Amino acid sequence: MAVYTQVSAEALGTFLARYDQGVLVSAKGIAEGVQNSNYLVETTADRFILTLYEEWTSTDDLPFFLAMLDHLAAAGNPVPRALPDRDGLAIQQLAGRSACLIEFLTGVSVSHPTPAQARAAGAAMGQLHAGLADFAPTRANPLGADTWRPLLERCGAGIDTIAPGLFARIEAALARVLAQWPRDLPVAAIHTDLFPDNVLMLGDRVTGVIDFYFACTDIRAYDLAVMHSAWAFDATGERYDPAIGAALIAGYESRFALSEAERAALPILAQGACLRFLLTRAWDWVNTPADALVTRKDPLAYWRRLEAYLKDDLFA
Ligand SMILES: Nc1ncnc2c1ncn2[C@@H]1O[C@H](COP(=O)(O)OP(=O)(O)O)[C@@H](O)[C@H]1O
Ligand SMILES: N[C@@H](CCOP(=O)(O)O)C(=O)O
Repeated sequence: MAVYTQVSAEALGTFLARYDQGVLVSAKGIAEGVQNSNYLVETTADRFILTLYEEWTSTDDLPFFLAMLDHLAAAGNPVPRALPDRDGLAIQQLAGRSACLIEFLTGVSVSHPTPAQARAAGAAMGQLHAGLADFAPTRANPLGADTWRPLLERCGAGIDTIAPGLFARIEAALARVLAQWPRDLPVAAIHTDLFPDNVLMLGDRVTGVIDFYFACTDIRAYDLAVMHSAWAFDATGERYDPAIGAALIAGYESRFALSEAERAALPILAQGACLRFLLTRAWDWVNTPADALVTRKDPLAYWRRLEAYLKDDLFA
């Protein structure tokens, strides 16, 4: 579920009156997502997404995210812009939260991508990176490589309730990955969470790239490594599909070239990506009651991916 904040019809009607976007017809909470509250809003003019930003998304970061979306949309990428009201304001206050009225994009996210869909999604990321080459604003990655060890320590021994000995295993993997972490690859504004649920598709065509709320400035090729780890395995992390992995990289390179150094770094970047998602999922696991409304994501699905990347070069 992802409706943490309830909005009354009256408050929503008053909110919409600030825009030239018609009059409220219906509003339904959207179950998908974990971070923010999202509603599908229909007016007499169109369909929109209403997002209310919860505690995980800092209001101070919204100008960065919205500028990135405007920049990408202007470069022809299928990303949703936050709409300005009659006074030109895109960031509003609603039901005690910062809120935006956002363009609705058609399409559905695929659970089991085909190679053709993976190729299109890889190309969509390549196009994002091309579009962001001249994007100047920056935002430090709050979940970058330097934060993983402190996050492991904050999780503490509780992590062993997920699997016996997991803390020590992660600690050893972390030491290996951080010792080899590349420090001289190109950095840029990147998405950092381009999982299948954040790509909308119609058939083999990408119609939307959404959920930029982890976007930040970090190693550009790390974004592709995150995507590879999310797309090329089944949900349990047990089975790697080489056809999907190859299609993602080929699609990406059809729009944006990887340097030799970036290509060579993909295995270690993918191991880092596994640690990042393993650690945030482990944190959520040990800090979210089992009966909470939010579904906890399985941390071990990322431990298994990490083992696969350690065992073989999946980018060869
Ligand atoms: N611009 C959009 N157009 C169409 N659907 C959207 C849009 N933004 C979000 N959604 C829908 O809302 C769901 C949750 O959005 P998301 O941004 O992933 O939430 P969260 O930030 O909470 O993870 C998505 O899975 C998608 O179904
Ligand atoms: N993709 C992350 C969690 C973030 O979820 P999202 O719905 O905001 O993409 C994970 O799978 O751990």
